[in-house]
Amino acid sequence: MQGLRQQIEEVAAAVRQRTDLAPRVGIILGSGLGGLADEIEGATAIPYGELPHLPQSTAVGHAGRLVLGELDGMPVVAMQGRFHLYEGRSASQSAMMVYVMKALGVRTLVVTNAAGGINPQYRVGDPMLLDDHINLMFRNPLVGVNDDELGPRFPDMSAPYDVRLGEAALAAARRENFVCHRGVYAGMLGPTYETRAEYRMLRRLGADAAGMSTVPEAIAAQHAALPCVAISTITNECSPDKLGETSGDEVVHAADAASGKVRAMVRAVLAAVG
Ligand SMILES: O=P(O)(O)O[C@H]1O[C@H](CO)[C@@H](O)[C@H]1O
Ligand SMILES: Nc1nc2[nH]cnc2c(=O)[nH]1
Repeated sequence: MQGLRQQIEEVAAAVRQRTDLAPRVGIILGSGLGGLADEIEGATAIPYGELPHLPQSTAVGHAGRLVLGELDGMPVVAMQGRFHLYEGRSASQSAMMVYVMKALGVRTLVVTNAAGGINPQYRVGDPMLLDDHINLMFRNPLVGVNDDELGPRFPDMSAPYDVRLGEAALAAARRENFVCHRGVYAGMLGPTYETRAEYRMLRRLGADAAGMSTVPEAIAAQHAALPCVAISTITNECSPDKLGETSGDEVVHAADAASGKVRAMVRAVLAAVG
């Protein structure tokens, strides 16, 4: 067995020692969105430090626990905190949990994040369903020897986000009467936010929002043939001509304040998974 697959199996085995639950949906909770895990019933929470091969989560607003239980009757596993490249993780490390979730039984992945709104129509607190992304991290979790058991050497990326499940998330926004955009996410290495010139460049490249996560996870999901839905919360407006200062605390606060909308969309995806 190759190194990565062995690590995946060892993490999954350690999780199975703590709970019998076989999750069907995996949820990655972004900055300020960890509260969704508190709604999981019959929860088993495992700090990442108690699992092999996992580093501590050091990012602001990321608790660093795996939470398994039921959400609206659906068995789920939620990552309350993720691993970002700017924390010093490799792209492969930042995506490994996607394969662990699949090994545990997950068949659908829901990814959430906090992002800066580059599209001038976007306002703080608006959710954005990812239609597509641009990988500007210049890192890819699949670099290295490919394990054909995990997925193909050259994964197709023509449609990384599941359209049917995305429609279900958008329908929740319509039902509950809040604005939800669909747009293109630019994945940046971070940890600096962008300069005015960089936000202007990103807009010209076709990005609607910018963040420092999600892309490695979505690539791994595509590699592993896991249907994936991703939802951003716009936490700061990035118009180059009237750019204000941004901080990590402000991002977490804005995502937390708007988290009810993302929770409604995630629940709609769970209902659509069936
Ligand atoms: O993408 P998530 O983890 O939600 O966090 C976003 O917020 C942090 C910056 O404030 C960065 O980590 C960025 O990626
Ligand atoms: N790169 C990036 N990440 C973010 N996360 C939250 N806001 C932002 C932003 O403006 N840029």
